[in-house]
Parts: sequence; C-alpha cells; structure tokens
Amino acid sequence: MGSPASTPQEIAREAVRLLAARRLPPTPDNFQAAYHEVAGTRPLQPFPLAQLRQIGQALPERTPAQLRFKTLFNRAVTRHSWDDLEKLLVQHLGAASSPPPPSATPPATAQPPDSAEPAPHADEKAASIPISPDIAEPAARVIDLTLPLVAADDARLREMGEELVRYLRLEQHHAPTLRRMLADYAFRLSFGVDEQLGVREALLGLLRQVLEHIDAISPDNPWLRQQLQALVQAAQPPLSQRRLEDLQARLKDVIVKQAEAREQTVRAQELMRQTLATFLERLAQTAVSTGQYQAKFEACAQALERAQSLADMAPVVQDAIQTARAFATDTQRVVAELTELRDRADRAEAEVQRLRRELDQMAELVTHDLLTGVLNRKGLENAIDRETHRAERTGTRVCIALLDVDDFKRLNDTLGHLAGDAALKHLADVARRSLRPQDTVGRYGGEEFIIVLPDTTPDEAAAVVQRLQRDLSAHLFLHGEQPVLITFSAGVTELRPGEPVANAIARADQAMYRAKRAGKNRVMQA
Ligand SMILES: Nc1nc2c(ncn2[C@@H]2O[C@H](COP(=O)(O)OP(=O)(O)OP(=O)(O)O)[C@@H](O)[C@H]2O)c(=O)[nH]1
Repeated sequence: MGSPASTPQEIAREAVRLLAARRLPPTPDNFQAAYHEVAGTRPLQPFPLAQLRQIGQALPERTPAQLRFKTLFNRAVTRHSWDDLEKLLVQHLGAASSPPPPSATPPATAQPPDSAEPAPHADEKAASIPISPDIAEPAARVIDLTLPLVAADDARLREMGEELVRYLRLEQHHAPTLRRMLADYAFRLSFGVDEQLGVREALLGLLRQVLEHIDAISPDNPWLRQQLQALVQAAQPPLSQRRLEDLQARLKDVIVKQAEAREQTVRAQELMRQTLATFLERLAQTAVSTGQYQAKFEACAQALERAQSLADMAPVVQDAIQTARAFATDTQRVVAELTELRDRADRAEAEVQRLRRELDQMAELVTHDLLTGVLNRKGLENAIDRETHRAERTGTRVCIALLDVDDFKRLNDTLGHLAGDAALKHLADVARRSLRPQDTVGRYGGEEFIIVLPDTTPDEAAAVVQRLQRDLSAHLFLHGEQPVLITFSAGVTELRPGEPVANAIARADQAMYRAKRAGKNRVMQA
C-alpha cells in the first residue's frame, strides 16, 4: 500500500480499490464501511429516529415539569440532535439527585437498592402536593400503632417509621419524596418482619421442646400427659394474646398438678421407708432377744429336771424369775418403742392429711376441665373477668352464650356414661375448632358450656353459635362406628357494663330454656 490517503477524493479511490480487492459489490453500505476503514474514522450509526420517537411518545406529562421534559426530548429527536438529548438528560438527572424543597423536606433515609424512582425535576420540586388528611392521618396512625411491634428490636426502623409519621402529618407532601420514604420503610420493614417471624418460630420451637421434655418425665400421670399434649398443640402458630393467656393458665395447672404429684410421692416414700426400716429393726431385735430368753428358759427347765431337792430348785426358780422379769422389761421396752413408732406413723399420717388439704386448696387454682380440656368454672370466671376489663378499656361489647346439650340423659341411658363423656369431649373439640381465635369456651358444669365472645354484638354472637350448631351437625360424634348427632340449645346475652356476671348468666340460662321449650337445637337471645 502507498502513502495514506488524505483528501476525500483519494480516500474514495482507495475505498473502491479495497472493495474490488475483497470482491465486494460497491453498495452504499459497503462503500461507507470501506471509506471509514481507509480514513480511519468511526462509521456513523444511523439515528434511531423511530425508537426515540416511541420513547418520546411514552414519556409522562402529568406535571408541568414532565410536559416540559417531553417537549424538549421530542424536539431534540426531531432534530436528530444527540447533543441536545445528552444535555437534556444530564440536566434532568442532575436535578433528580438534588434535595427536595424545604417546605416538605424529608429526613435523609437510606435508598433501597431497587429504588428506581426518579426524584422530582426542578420545576416539580417547587410543587408540594397536599395529600388528603383522610388518607395521610390514618396511614400515619397505622405506622405509629405498628411501630412498637415491628421495630421493637430495630432502632433504625423505629427512626424511619417516626420520621415517616411526622412527614405524613405535615400539611404539604412531596409525592416522590413520600413514595421514596415509604419504599425505604417497606424495604427495611421486610427484613424486620422476617427476623421477628424467625425469632417467634424459634421461641415456639423451644417451648415445644421444653413441653415435650416435661411430658417425658411425667409418664405415669394421664392427666398431666393430656394437659401437656394440649399445651404442645396450643403452642402452634398463629399465636394470639388469648392463646398465650390460655397457654399460661394451662401451664399453671400443670405446675400445680406436678407439685402435687411430686409432694405426694416424696411423702409416701419417706413414710414407707421409715416404717419399713423400724419394723425390720424391731423384728430382728425381737427375734434375737426372744431366742436368748428361750435358751435361758430351756436351761432353767433342764436344771429343774435335774434338781433332786427343794434346795436345788430354789436358785433355778430364782434364775427363772429373774429371766422372766428381764423378759418382761425387754418386752415393755419393745412395746414402748412400737407405740412410739405408731405415734410417729400417726403424726406422719396427720402431716399427709394436712398436705392433702393444702393441695386441695391449690387444686382450686386449676382452671381447666379434666374431661374436656376446655376451661372449668374457675377458668371461665377468669376469662369473663379479663374480657370484661378488656371491653371497658377498648369500649367494645362482650357477649356470652350458655349451651346445654339436648336429651343428654337419653344419650347416657342408651349408649352409657362413658359414651356420654366422649360426646361432651367431642362437643368441646368441635367448639374449639369452630370458634374464632378470640372466643373462649368453658364447661360450666355437667352438660352445660359457656362461650365468651369478645367484641361481639348479640346478633353476631347468635350467628357464631348457630355456626357451631352447623359444624356439630357436619362433624358427627362417633360411638365406635355409629355416628351420633349431638345438638344443643343456647341462650345468648350481652354482658352489660358493671352488672354482676351471675345476672348475665341467669339471663342466658332463661334464654336457653326458652330455646329448649321452643323445640331444642336452637339459639335464643336475651
Ligand atoms: N356422661 C356424663 N353425663 C353427665 C355428665 N354431667 C351430667 N351428666 C348427665 O347429663 C344428664 C342431664 O340430663 P337432664 O338435665 O335431664 O337434661 P337432658 O336429658 O339433656 O334434657 P334436656 O336438657 O331437656 O334436653 C343427666 O343424666 C346427668 O347425669 C358428665 O360429665 N358425663
């Protein structure tokens, strides 16, 4: 190749030669490529007019700033001006990274990695948008209320939440800023929530393990086993405050019963050990001393047989009398010791009785019914008390429903008392599954149950109880293979503020009797 081409004509000539040498047809594209190759310049890419027009059309024009940006963009595209487009984009992105206006300046928050939201354009920045207080205030309240829960272990999240709440309560809001703050908060929150769920799961797992271990060390007490199994079940998510309260009450029952079982075992063992030890000791002593006296009396008898005269007999008789005296003394000692042993046994027995009375009093603290596993009367009293106070605090209403199984005597008479027991247990199980998490069921006595329904109107309470009736018809009690329909009549009433609970129960009872008289298997309100 000769000296490099420098004028356009020379370059063009050289380009034609190159095409001929490469046997390429001299099309405009081939010629253009060869020309740039010879000249050592960059081939110009065609201006992507169609694509840029498409982008220009899709640009938003909701705000004056957006409209202005769109106009300038389309103008640059029409002019095929890369320079204008470049300037426009640089200016726009520069504005996007500057802070928002002071009237609604948000505090600096971390930008989430996926935050692709552009910040406002210079013109847009000036326009703060008032968000209706109807929306901003409830949103602020929601965040405010949930903060103690979600940010308990995350100071940064709490800070971000508080900033967001303050910002939402301003009169003017800058929409992109608010959007960014919300995105930041949601981003951080997502980690916090995952973490908290993990912690809760782990704690529940630990609790279940502890319960299973307690279960393993109380193998010979069926009641404890039943309670512990109920506890393991109750410690499954989802948890609620009421479920935790129930867990707590059950755990207390288990502790009381376990203390009872332990004390009784220890006392009984101690008494048994003492009595056995003393008895064996005395037995051995009596055997030894009786053997000794027997040998002495034997010797006296033989000496008497050998005696030839009264004079020979006198010392033998003397000896025998002394032996008899010693025997009597020894026997008295043994009798005294055995009496002391009996007194000790009596005192131990009295102690056991005292302990039993004490434990009976403790058993009154037990809050769950042994047969059905639901609350007993005492547990119900506590639950009603708790719900009444909660209702007073929150300004809500509480209802109770009193349920009485229909024709239960006939069921007992035809299927037996054990089947009756199993039927009550079935009803309690269905009720527990059917009721809402906030509702509480307890056995009021015999075949009567009470359901406590917080935050509920009488109409709603009646509907809940009717749903339970349907569930009971759908889940029949099985006596062996035989399906048995159990129904109940119920009275529903509201717990009026300040009234004694007994009054409300009496009202529910009257309503329940009206339901019985009206044909059973129905719910009446009082
Ligand atoms: N198996 C069993 N029976 C119980 C228990 N508690 C109470 N009962 C029986 O329940 C029956 C209740 O009978 P009633 O009060 O005459 O009532 P009913 O037969 O259900 O008739 P109505 O209430 O009019 O529908 C009695 O026979 C009690 O002995 C229990 O824990 N287990």
